[in-house]
Amino acid sequence: MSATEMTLELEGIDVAFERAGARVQILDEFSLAVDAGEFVALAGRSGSGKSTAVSVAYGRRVPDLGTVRWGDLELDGSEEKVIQRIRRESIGYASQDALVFDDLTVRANVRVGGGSAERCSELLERLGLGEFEKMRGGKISGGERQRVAVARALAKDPSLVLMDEPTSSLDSHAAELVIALLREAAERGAAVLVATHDVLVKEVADRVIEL
Ligand SMILES: Nc1ncnc2c1ncn2[C@@H]1O[C@H](COP(=O)(O)OP(=O)(O)OP(=O)(O)O)[C@@H](O)[C@H]1O
Repeated sequence: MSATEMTLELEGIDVAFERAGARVQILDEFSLAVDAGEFVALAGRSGSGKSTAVSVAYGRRVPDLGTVRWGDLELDGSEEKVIQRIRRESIGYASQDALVFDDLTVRANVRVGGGSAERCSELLERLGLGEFEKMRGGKISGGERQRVAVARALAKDPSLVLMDEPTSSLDSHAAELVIALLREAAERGAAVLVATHDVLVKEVADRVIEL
């Protein structure tokens, strides 16, 4: 199985949290498969569990029950080193908080995700960040930070793309730039899963799953 033919599968996922002394079931036997080449949007009201599902897919949150598979590999938390290698090599992840290192330049912030210098330059240009590349991460705006996090996630051309609200701080023009890159990632064979409220993302996705 080549990296570009792998499917992401979440099967029978349960996640519950404590709230005000009570246990609240956020994901209840949730299942989802994203094939290579497919762009899936995960939608649903605020608090419905979209971020939680993306974190589970990334192996960052271990579910109470259920399995996460990426190709033949089960991301069950028991082989942390293997999971870390898979993440480094083949998963492009951007969390909702758009992590940016304040002391690194915009360019260095993208390079830490891997990928070639050329691809980094291309992504910076395409996301409208070319003029910011030498600026420190601490000096850029919220929308620019979000695009930096997207560029970092995509720079190594990952075979699995996981993003949580990648357009939430962007105007429609900047959102379209991000969406075009997500679409392209799917077209070159990546499995793409994006948690979103954005109607523009939902319109372009191959499938929308409501939580
Ligand atoms: N670590 C945690 N401890 C307790 N409750 C949590 C934790 N993480 C998430 N929750 C709760 O689980 C629910 C789902 O959260 P999640 O962030 O997955 O929702 P979401 O659909 O992504 O929401 P939004 O659209 O507002 O980002 C929320 O009610 C949230 O408060």
